[in-house]
Amino acid sequence: MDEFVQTTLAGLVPAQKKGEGPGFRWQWLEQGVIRLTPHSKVTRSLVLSAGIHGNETAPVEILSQVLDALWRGEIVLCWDVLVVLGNPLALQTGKRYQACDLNRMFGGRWEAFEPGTERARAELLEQAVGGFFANSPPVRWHLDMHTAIRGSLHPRFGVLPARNAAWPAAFLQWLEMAGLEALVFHQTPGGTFTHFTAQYYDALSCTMELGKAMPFGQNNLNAFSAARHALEELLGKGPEAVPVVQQPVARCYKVSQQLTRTGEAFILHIPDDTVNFTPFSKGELLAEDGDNKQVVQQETEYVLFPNRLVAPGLRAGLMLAEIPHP
Ligand SMILES: O=C(O)CCC(=O)N[C@@H](CCC(=O)O)C(=O)O
Ligand SMILES: [Zn+2]
Repeated sequence: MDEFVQTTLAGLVPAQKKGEGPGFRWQWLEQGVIRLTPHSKVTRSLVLSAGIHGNETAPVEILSQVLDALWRGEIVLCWDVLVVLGNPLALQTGKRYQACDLNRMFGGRWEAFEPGTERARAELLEQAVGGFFANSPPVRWHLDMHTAIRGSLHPRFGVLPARNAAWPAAFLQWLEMAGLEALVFHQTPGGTFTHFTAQYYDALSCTMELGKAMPFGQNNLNAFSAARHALEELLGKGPEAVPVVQQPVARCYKVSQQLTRTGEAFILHIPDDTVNFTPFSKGELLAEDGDNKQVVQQETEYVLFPNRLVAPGLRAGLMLAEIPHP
């Protein structure tokens, strides 16, 4: 495991806070935040994040492998990169979060939360990203790597924040090259890290769901090799490295409705063993809270991230409608 990830997981501050790698200089900015700037002039900035949820370990291991390859000089970096390990304390304890879900707090939503680990972290990460984008090249990408709690009919997929403009084909093609079999398009803003970078910095952002969440040491990293390979190609060659796909293959969905845990009386009628992208038919009861009932509205809707254990006011699942590839 590379030194930055190791130090972060151990909760240590490195003795050396800046230095030189092969073809780039690096600077440790905060616990879990490091910037890599190529010596040559570049036109692109990338926020590459993992570990926003502390139990999602495979993305941290992938990131570590990519950093190792950079430090060995196997990749000639062509992006200004901010590497972020989102929630170091939660990673140390192997929990999704310590007090509250960090990925619901961005865009200033942290202000409404009680002081605690994640509230402080959301504020710090917003500042770190703001500082980076204020002072880095104008083409902006953000790839935020996660793994899902449940199994999935599409094992690897991307979740893209709401965006007014069309998504550039090169971005979507890179996501497919990274092995994502489905792309889910949010329709309204939210408190995720990718929504934050998209909304405030016009970044091309994606939450990449790369498999099922497992503890450190139990990930079959072969299953993640497409994502790692695509990242290494991207960092060394840029989006131009993506082979042009004549016929995109990813299935595409938009969020049709959100299931929100309204209060203590909220009941989610989706069994705990339901996998992501399971279809439901028009009229089926999904959730209820007293007189307020939520049913499937379209002929078929597909469930994503059902979770009855979220805090009141937060999303307990998304329902999706399939759409043509943009
Ligand atoms: O499997 C689950 O229920 C959650 C996996 C996860 O952490 N997903 C992200 C998606 C963020 C987005 O909507 O872009 C999350 O829930 O924060
Ligand atoms: Zn996650």
